[in-house]
Amino acid sequence: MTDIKSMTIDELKKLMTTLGDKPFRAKQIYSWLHEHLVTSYDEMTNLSKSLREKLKEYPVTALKMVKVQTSRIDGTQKYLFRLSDGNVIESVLMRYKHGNSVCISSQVGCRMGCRFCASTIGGLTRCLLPSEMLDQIYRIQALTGERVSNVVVMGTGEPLDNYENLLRFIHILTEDGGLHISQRNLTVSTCGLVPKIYDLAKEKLQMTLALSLHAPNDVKRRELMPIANKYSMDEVLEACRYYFKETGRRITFEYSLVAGVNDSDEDARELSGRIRDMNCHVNLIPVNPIKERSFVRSTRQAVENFKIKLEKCGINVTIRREMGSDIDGACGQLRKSYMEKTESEK
Ligand SMILES: C[S@@+](CC[C@H](N)C(=O)[O-])C[C@H]1O[C@@H](n2cnc3c(N)ncnc32)[C@H](O)[C@@H]1O
Ligand code: SF4
Repeated sequence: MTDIKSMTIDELKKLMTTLGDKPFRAKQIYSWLHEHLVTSYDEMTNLSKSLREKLKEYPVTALKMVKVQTSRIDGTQKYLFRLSDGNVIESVLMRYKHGNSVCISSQVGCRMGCRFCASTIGGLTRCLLPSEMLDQIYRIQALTGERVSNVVVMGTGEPLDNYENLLRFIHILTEDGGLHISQRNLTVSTCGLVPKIYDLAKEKLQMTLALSLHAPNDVKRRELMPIANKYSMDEVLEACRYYFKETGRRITFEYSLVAGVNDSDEDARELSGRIRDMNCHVNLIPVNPIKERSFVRSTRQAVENFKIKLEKCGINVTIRREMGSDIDGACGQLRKSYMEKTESEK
């Protein structure tokens, strides 16, 4: 690992030894990068000039902001950032009464192919480094001057398809010496890569796992999410039960409602039957239509009905409050519309 912002303190200590400097410098560098959020060695004023010179061989990841859109309705901000290789990614800042929440991307694109998702239309370009995940939060905090207290890994990409980098990201984000965000204030959303859910459970982290379910049975799930051809719903739900057993953390099920596809009374009844024994919470999200697909969002009435049906079976349900509905709606759309525009200008 030569990416300095992705290094743990222990790795930085080893690097100091390699560079012929004192291991205690590691803590200073770590604090500059992850607490003070500086983007260059010149700002690390308590390091000697010669050490700063040596360190310049290890470039500091610093995303460049390309564009920001601000919602006039609720102050939500969508950021477009450029990575050092020219790729662009999207992150969102949501301002709630209880604090600021940032939704980050974990990959450039996604290879999972969910039918309603704008993030997957161009396929997967590459995984993000831990530093590139962290820097989305760091730059937003630095640009706004406002503290970020919650992080959700729900932007472009499948985080469990970038598993090692995700774990490193979580450790640096939540450990002492950096932003030190509580694991309880972190949510990671997955389309359901079963073996990785078992691996994650064994880490016994205190974060929330959100599972994108979106259907009450395998037939309907396969229509929406190709990953359902690989893992059955029974397998996914069993992995979620295991996650709860190992961590004590209640699972959140994400359920995007598509009119006439997965929003009927029968769908609600079938879903209830499968998850009523679980310690879980269901988040209902009316699907955000994207122009490449013909999916239509469920009516407000259908969403309410679905909620009531689940509640009657004793299931905890919320309807996700829509944030920033006046700015490029669905996840991945800002990035896509930006890329289409730059392509057409070439
Ligand atoms: C973009 S994904 C990223 C995290 C992970 N790959 C996953 O699928 O859970 C985050 C959530 O957004 C949902 N989503 C994607 N496109 C959507 C759309 N057009 N409308 C509503 N929800 C959508 C996904 O199903 C998932 O629950
Ligand atoms: S919903 Fe998640 S897993 Fe599915 S294509 Fe979009 S980003 Fe990938």
